[in-house]
Amino acid sequence: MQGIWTTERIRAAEDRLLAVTPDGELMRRAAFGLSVHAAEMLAEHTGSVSGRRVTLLVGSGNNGGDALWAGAFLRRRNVAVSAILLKSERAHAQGLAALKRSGGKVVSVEDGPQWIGRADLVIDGIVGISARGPLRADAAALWEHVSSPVLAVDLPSGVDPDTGAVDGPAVVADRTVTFGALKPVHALAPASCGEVALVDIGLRPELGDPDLQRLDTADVAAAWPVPGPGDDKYSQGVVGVAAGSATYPGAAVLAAGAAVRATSGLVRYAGHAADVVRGRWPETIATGSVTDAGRVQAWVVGPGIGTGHEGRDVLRFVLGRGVPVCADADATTIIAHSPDVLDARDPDTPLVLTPHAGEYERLMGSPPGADRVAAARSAARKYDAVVLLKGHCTVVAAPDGRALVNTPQGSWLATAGSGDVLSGLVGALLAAGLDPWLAAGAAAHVHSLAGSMAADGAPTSASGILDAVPDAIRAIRSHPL
Ligand SMILES: NC(=O)C1=CN([C@@H]2O[C@H](COP(=O)(O)OP(=O)(O)OC[C@H]3O[C@@H](n4cnc5c(N)ncnc54)[C@H](O)[C@@H]3O)[C@@H](O)[C@H]2O)[C@H](O)CC1
Ligand SMILES: [K+]
Repeated sequence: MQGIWTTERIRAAEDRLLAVTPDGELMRRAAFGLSVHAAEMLAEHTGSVSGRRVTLLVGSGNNGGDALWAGAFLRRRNVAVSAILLKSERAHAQGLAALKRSGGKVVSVEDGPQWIGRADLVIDGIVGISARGPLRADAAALWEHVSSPVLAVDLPSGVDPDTGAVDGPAVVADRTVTFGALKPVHALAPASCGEVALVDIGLRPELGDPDLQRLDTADVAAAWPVPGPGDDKYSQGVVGVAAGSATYPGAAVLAAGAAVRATSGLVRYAGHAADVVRGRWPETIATGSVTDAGRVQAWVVGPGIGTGHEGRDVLRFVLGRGVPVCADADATTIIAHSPDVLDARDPDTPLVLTPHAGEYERLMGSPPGADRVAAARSAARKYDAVVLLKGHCTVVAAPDGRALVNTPQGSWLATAGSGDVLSGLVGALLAAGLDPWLAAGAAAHVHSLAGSMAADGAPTSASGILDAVPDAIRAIRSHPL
């Protein structure tokens, strides 16, 4: 797993490291790594490095210092470097001196637009982990002239470093080079960061346990259940799917299908769409009601069951079975409106809730807000459940405080029925015995990869995502560990 630390933790660790490192050494390490990426981008986008033009947008703190020192290093490769100082009187003195010594130019903010216009690469050294809010007016005015590739120093300026929220003018980078450790913005704002590269400046020993995690492919590959010689259809875990209705069988077909495709375990379907599900997935054991569905190791409940009495009875029954439950869609709404259904749940049995923002608001009485990690953690505590908060980036929080972020590949999942597929994947992994927090994270990871594979650059559908699940699992399992 990739550790992610908040800016407060990063700053504390940097202070500890600065205390035992020669003055300026950390910054030069960061800046040298930054200059290597800048040269790589110049070569990538223009075919050469020497003679190319780089413009630095320089803020008043150490983020600007990184950019100035990187400019000095680029000068050694005969790159023409010009620096626009947003607050010339507060620019990082040593960095500015280093740039001038190397032959770099300092240009006025007024002349900035023309130096930006002719740049082969713009380096965003406006603000880093001290950022508060969107770009200020002077920086925003310059940003409007940028049309070249952009390299962000530490993080794209104007994006909240700890939540990834963008609520005003902000840099959109092709690549972000960060130092020491990932910050939440790098997982929560992929569209703003572009490709994220991490430069080691020796910070890791000072950091301690991360505040957040991001599953990497190796984690998902290791977690995903695969049958062994001693397995049979039961040993992989039997998952029950209580979804859909005679009027709306689609959710049942999608959720049951996802469970069928996720693992080799047996899938039992229970509900009024039994004939349709059986017809589409003959390998399932489909019955008309949860009460005669037989034994399972986990339940998926909610998609298309309706929020009336019958839906409530189905949910109450499932919650009372003493096995992990993934409650999605209508089940989330029922829990929000009739929390007494949770009385049926044995407190020790894991519950996974998978709300989108609207369902979250029903559960919690207010929308998730800018800090979606804090929001997911708050719901996890309130319901003593793993909460998978859907969004462009999915956040999964556990009642014990663990939280992970799944950085999606595109926005292809925003299509009807996509959530039904996700809930089937979660249920299958719960039935296989995975830790519920890991099961939700791994399911979100595969769901997101299946979405981008199914889309392959064009809009897709829940059925397309479902069909791509096996290829997504193959891709993850074939990834070099
Ligand atoms: N500590 C080190 O030696 C290392 C630091 N690194 C780099 O340092 C920055 C953090 O630098 P800091 O001096 O704390 O502040 P910033 O440069 O992030 O901010 C400067 C300044 O910007 C103003 N500001 C705040 N919000 C905005 C905004 N939205 N728009 C414009 N300007 C804004 C405010 O006045 C701030 O004080 C860190 O990110 C690294 O790049 C290296 O990591 C290596 C070692
Ligand atoms: K920046």
